[in-house]
Amino acid sequence: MSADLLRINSLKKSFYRSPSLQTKVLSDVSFSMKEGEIVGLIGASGAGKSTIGRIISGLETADSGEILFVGNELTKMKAKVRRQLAKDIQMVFQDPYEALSSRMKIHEIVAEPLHILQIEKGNLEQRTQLVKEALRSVNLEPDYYMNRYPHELSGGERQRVGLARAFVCKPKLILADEPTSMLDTSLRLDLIRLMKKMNEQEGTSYLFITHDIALTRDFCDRLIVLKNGEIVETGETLDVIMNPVHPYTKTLIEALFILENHGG
Ligand SMILES: Nc1ncnc2c1ncn2[C@@H]1O[C@H](COP(=O)(O)OP(=O)(O)OP(=O)(O)O)[C@@H](O)[C@H]1O
Repeated sequence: MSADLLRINSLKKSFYRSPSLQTKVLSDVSFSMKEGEIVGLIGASGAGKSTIGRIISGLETADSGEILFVGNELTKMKAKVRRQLAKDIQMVFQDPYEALSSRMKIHEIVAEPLHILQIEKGNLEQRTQLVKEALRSVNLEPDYYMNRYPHELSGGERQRVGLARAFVCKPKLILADEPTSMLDTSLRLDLIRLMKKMNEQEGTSYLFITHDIALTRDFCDRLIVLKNGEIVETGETLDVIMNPVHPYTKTLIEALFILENHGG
């Protein structure tokens, strides 16, 4: 791990619930990630976790603040340059049913980022190779899966397709927004193992957005705890879990241990 991969400075965001009612969702969020680092962004529902992921990925715009990706300020960047960098930031969503187009075959879904980002344009053979490689990296045998449709796959397989789609351009950073929340426990761990494997093999970093702290324990290098749009605590994962400082973090951790002690 070395230079900053991502640096967020004073991110602020409000939404209008109605023309006259504005709600502050992110107050003044700043944090950074190193190359190769896996950071867990945790906090209760509504804390603003997904909004941060959506702003970094460009799906949402911030009211103010800076997003520096390998030193480039994303929000002020010209569309063309931002598109080039977009290859290096991919997103995996919570719901693979919604995220994958039902009318596209698996190979078309996985190849989509290559089309959008014009990678290996005109080189169909190379694109097919990249798609096969991405499918293999998530343990899906290309010959068996390439010509199927999402509805022919299980939930776990579909989420692995979502991951292959994110891996296909070999991004530096994956924003993973609750990617495991619709899977059962053993499939959750499978997905985490696959993500960890890409981290070890390719140096892929993750901003792992979750309220499942148990999953962060073996996966994340560091945790950022968000409450009502503000970072209340940050530190190495085990430090935060074993010695939480902020009362809010203590409550989150206590809830985790209560669940574990009751077999949840
Ligand atoms: N497009 C939007 N318009 C209006 N309000 C929004 C919009 N997107 C998010 N919000 C509000 O912003 C707040 C934070 O939402 P966000 O999805 O970032 O939270 P979260 O921490 O990811 O929660 P969860 O864990 O439930 O996904 C919520 O109160 C939500 O209702």
